[in-house]
Amino acid sequence: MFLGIDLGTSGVKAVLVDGEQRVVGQATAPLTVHRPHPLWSEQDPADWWAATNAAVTALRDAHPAAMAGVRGVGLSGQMHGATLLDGRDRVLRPCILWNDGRSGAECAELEMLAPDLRAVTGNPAMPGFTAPKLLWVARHEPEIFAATRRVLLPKDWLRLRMTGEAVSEMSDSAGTLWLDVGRRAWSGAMLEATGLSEAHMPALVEGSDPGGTLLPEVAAAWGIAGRPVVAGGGGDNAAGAVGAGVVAPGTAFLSLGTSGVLFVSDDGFHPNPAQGVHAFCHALPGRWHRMSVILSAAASLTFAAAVTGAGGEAALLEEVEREDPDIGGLVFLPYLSGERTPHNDPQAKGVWFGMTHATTRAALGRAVLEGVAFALADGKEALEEAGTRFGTLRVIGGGARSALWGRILAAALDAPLAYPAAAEVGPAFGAARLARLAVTGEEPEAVCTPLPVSRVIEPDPELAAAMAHRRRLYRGLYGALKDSFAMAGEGLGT
Ligand SMILES: Nc1ncnc2c1ncn2[C@@H]1O[C@H](COP(=O)(O)OP(=O)(O)O)[C@@H](O)[C@H]1O
Ligand SMILES: O=C(CO)[C@@H](O)[C@H](O)COP(=O)(O)O
Repeated sequence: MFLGIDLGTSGVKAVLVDGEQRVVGQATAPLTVHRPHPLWSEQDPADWWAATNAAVTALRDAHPAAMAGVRGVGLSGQMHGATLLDGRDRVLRPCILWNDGRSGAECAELEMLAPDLRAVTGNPAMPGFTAPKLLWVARHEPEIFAATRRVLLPKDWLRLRMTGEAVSEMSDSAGTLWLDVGRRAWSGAMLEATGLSEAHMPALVEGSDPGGTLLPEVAAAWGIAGRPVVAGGGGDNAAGAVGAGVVAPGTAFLSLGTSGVLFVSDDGFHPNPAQGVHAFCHALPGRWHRMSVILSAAASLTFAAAVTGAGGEAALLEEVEREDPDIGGLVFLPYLSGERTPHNDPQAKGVWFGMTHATTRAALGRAVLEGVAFALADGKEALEEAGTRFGTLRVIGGGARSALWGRILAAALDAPLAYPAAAEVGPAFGAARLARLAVTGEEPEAVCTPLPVSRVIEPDPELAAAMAHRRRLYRGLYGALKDSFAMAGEGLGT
């Protein structure tokens, strides 16, 4: 039996997987994001630990015998977050998350301080990544920077709580801008550019290697009989890929979580940082991947459901489907947390454009579904311009629950969407697979097979034609509003 834990942005998911790769049980516990200032996005690591315990003990209570037999634990998590610890491993400030946009100025500075940044890390400096956050802390909270002895990614902080070991793995570490991504080792030059050294970094393992052993008191609290191995695991996208069986070169998935990701596996390190395409290590040895990332995918749906008083995401989706509104020239820009691919602009803002007296809540909701699809289509173009090709996309994440959204996405992306049977447990399931590999030493290809597909949505050319006018409007709006976005930021003192 293997336990996978995914520290998502909206909640912690825990899943128990048996030796036949069947999901025996799953549980989730919610998390909230704190935004105390414009552009800021933070969570308290203590809340991660409470949510992890809530999800795992719920699984323990529902499946005590299976839990007792857990042989390996795998970790997956939201990427890029900066968790700062002092010399006694105490948390110094709330974690600065992947969708925090405060470090725009520090990104420009970092590109100057480290001219080889793009060649070494395979990526441009973006505010979501970890290194510019540390420069921001050095400039704005110097006493916290001076006290910092260790920097951990979110899931690696959970590992420290679970094993007492400071360990990370390649896929998540690739998103720090401190890793030499081609060599799969820390870059002394990149660390130095942010005033850090390798002493601040955890030890590195591959995602499918052992990365520690569960502490006896944690195993006891979780109802686990032995002391299972904790695998390296992966950033949530790489772990999601392992879960969905996206490991062979050219295979791809679409993740509809808080963020939205198009992820394509690669057998080599092929960086092309133009237009915000990310090139990172995969969670399996000797593999890499490219991805485009938008910062507010299902987060835009959550936002729209809340501000329109729809009564939740499912209720809004049902209303859009029932009313099937003709939305004319109504367009939504999903830049609620700024944007990465292709604009790399933390100052970009969310916009509903083209409202009239005829605009209804269902129309606003429909525009959100389309706007997120258009943003992902921009990401697909950026990937294609970087030379990345893919066919069918497997779909994972909370947004995979909506077939209506799937039809819109397939049309906008002009790609078939295949829904794995266990789409919603993607990264947690992948983490459980990595735990299995760490325990058994099996070949990754034997374990990381594609899950059975429950349905395929083909692109509908009529729907694409019906959206073509709004897609053109969408493409023009960012350029037209770019300067105004920056001015709006100045007005907010950011
Ligand atoms: N019925 C639904 N249909 C589509 N999306 C949904 C539905 N219910 C919730 N969601 C979306 O699922 C998202 C959470 O997905 P998840 O993959 O768990 O995200 P994360 O890993 O970022 O925590 C929420 O942002 C929410 O908008
Ligand atoms: O920043 C990225 C990838 O670069 C995000 O994909 C985060 O890893 C958060 O993922 P979700 O919570 O949306 O799954």
